[in-house]
Amino acid sequence: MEKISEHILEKVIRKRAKHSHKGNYGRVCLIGGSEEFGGAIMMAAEACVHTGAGLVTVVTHPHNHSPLHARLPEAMVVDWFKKKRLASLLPEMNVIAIGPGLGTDAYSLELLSLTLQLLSKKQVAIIDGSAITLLAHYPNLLNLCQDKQIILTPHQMEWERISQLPISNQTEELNSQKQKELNMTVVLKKHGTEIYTSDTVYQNISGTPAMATGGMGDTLVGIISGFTAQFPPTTETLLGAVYLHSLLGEKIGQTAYVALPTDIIQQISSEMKKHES
Ligand SMILES: NC(=O)C1=CN([C@@H]2O[C@H](COP(=O)(O)OP(=O)(O)OC[C@H]3O[C@@H](n4cnc5c(N)ncnc54)[C@H](OP(=O)(O)O)[C@@H]3O)[C@@H](O)[C@H]2O)[C@@H](O)CC1
Ligand SMILES: Nc1ncnc2c1ncn2[C@@H]1O[C@H](COP(=O)(O)OP(=O)(O)O)[C@@H](O)[C@H]1O
Ligand SMILES: [Mg+2]
Repeated sequence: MEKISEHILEKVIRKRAKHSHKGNYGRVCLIGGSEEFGGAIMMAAEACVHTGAGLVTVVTHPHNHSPLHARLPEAMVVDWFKKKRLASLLPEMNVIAIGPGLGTDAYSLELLSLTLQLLSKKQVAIIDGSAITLLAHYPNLLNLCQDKQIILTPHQMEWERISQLPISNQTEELNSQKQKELNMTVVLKKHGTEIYTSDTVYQNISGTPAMATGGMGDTLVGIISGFTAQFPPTTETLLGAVYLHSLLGEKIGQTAYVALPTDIIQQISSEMKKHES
């Protein structure tokens, strides 16, 4: 297993060109946030905006529109019941993330299915949270994932659900085998998060138990989406996003008992500035 280099951020984060505009930094659509789990998609969206994605659209339950806009006027919001609007919106996107707070009811399943059907080979999708649980329960949906650029971000139980590997059996060898079967990049989240690609397995070197709090993975989705939207969609870019997330958790955890996702979000942009090259 290869450790992520502590110089990864200097490799990935580029100084912005003078004559660039928002269109150069990617269009991201984030889908999630049921009535119950609105906070999850808000944290993902805030993290994505603070990472620097050019245009961010959130597709969520209408219940979440006002709270989201009150916190984050930079994001656009679409009612997740408007499927025609969703179908016209998705093809315009560079990056689509689905799952934070999506829920697992019949309508969440419909949204996931529609999103995977519309996903093109040119776009990158990040599949997280409830969307992973749905994929595990409805494996036919995996047919819609074939030959597409997909990053799966399970915690250990979500990985158990989709890989059928009990947590105690989640060894490097078995995880790699399952990654190859699924043919998706897998970010297995835990202390020392592991990233499985088709040729190499990487391990994150930063992170702290101060990060063990609800919303931390949702925040990671926003950072990965923001990085993938504006930097080349490579493994290095993904490693940079994973590293930045836990580097910030670690920094906050030096003086705070718990590193809150919303505190991490506030630090993203200033930390990125220190590493641009
Ligand atoms: N503010 C919001 O709106 C928030 C909304 N959220 C949204 O909620 C949705 C459901 O996501 P979820 O992760 O909370 O629940 P689920 O998929 O059932 O997994 C939990 C089960 O797995 C087990 N477990 C074992 N190992 C584990 C590990 N390493 N890491 C974590 N769990 C581990 C664990 O074991 P236990 O804790 O019981 O020991 C438990 O039995 C999803 O859409 C998410 O985005 C959350 O982000 C929170 C903030
Ligand atoms: N003990 C720990 N050490 C380092 N990182 C941790 C620890 N516990 C949790 N994390 C990180 O927090 C995030 C948790 O993700 P997840 O369980 O999906 O959270 P949520 O769904 O509540 O947003 C992952 O990025 C994981 O690596
Ligand atoms: Mg999660």
